[in-house]
Amino acid sequence: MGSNQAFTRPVTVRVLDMSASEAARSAAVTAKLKVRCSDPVLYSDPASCLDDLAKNNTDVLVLDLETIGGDEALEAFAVRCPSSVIIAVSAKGSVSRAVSAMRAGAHDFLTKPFSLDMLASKISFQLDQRKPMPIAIQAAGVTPEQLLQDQSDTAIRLPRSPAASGLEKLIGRSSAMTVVYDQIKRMAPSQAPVFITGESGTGKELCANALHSLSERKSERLVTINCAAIPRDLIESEIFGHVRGAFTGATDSRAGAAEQADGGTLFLDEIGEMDLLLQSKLLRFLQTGTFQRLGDTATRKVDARIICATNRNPLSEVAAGRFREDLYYRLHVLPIQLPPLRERRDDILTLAQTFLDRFAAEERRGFRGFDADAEARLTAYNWPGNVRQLENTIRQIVVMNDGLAVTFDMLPMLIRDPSGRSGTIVDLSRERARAAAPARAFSTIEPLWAQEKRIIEDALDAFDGNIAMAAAALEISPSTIYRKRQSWQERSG
Ligand SMILES: Nc1ncnc2c1ncn2[C@@H]1O[C@H](COP(=O)(O)OP(=O)(O)OP(=O)(O)O)[C@@H](O)[C@H]1O
Repeated sequence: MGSNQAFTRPVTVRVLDMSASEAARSAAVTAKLKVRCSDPVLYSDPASCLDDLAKNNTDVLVLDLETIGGDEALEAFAVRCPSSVIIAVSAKGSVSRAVSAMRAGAHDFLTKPFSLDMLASKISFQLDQRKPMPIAIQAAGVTPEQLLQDQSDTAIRLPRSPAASGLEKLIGRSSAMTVVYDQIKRMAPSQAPVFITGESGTGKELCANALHSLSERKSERLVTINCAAIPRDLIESEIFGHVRGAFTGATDSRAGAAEQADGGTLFLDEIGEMDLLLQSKLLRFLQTGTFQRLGDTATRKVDARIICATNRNPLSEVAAGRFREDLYYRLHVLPIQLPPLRERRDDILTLAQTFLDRFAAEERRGFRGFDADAEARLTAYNWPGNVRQLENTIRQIVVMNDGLAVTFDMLPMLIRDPSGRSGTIVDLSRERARAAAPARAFSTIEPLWAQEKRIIEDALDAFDGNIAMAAAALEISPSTIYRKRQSWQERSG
């Protein structure tokens, strides 16, 4: 659905440029837009433009960076018209200029001289993104009428059939998540890398999906590589592909994720797990856009937008020498930090209700909601495994019980017991007894790795193989489990 159907009244375009002829030229873009526009408003001085932005409705703002004194000054304009499309233009274009303008609040950037068609296409793309709130938010109790009221100042109305915006899978209206939605919308159209950080289960993959779905690359592929889940010696071939005979078992040539993502997006999940040698190959790829398949001499070039994610603190990883500093700065251009669920408790019941509705329908149970005690406990619990843990908990409750309301007694012991450890996976008394045992023959002592393996496998059994839940209960990261598993395989193989 095009933007022409999304607006009920003429679109207001404002152009700020100290050169009157340049301003008039940019303003002529209104003739090229598919939406109905009122007469564009032109400014040559920042003060009068700022004044108007604060008092009047603005749908599109085209700003010349030299006129406002640089990209840092842009923020003052962006905060006055938070729901407008802002296109920054400048005679001094560079990638870093574009990135810093977008960080300061612009949605896109153009280097002068630009064609009116290009400006029109950027504005139209952004107007098309001005879609209503995610469906999930509607499910959380906001009526279409309220939405219409809330958005009346931007004259946006619900499209007749709400198109998937990529954000609809992200649930939660807390202020912390609203900031994230806004960042996603602003960053999606850019070509610069996005670096997502956040604890396990906070929705980093959903966020990457939303960035791709809202970008111009959405008709091409989003290819995901989980660097923690793939054995180290296979990651390079998974990312860059290989030719026949490159290693034992390489019976055919194969394109890697980078090639498959040509024209689209390459999502490198758990990038903190990538080893240093491969990091340097990735850096070369980012610098040149070129790479070689494993075992190949031919150089290939692709155009893939990079999104990466980690649940580690990337700067600590750099300080510890586990992550290349130059790669970090190359990737950490547009950062998104996903808040843990315990820091946005307002979202817990909305998420829980959504999962309850979904699983009750799937499992054919009659659940409609939660009683007050269950709600209080769900809200107070710390959710170390974040949204994934909440989702799995609700599924477990739905499968194991039936009724109209979820009661306190139906909550798993781990959630009901504030100490969080009773009846859990690791039998501490057994571990202590083992430690206190009298001296024994060397060969009777179970090696540490075997003890770890047993404890981790116990935890995985307790959560039906769910790595995130097991990791949360063991208070380690899921990637530690992946790594340990890999080292056990290496021992046995
Ligand atoms: N805001 C949210 N709304 C709805 N579902 C969510 C949200 N955040 C996460 N989830 C759900 O929680 C689960 C975990 O999400 P996701 O895989 O995106 O997290 P992650 O941060 O990438 O985790 P990890 O670091 O372990 O890979 C998924 O099933 C996802 O659908």
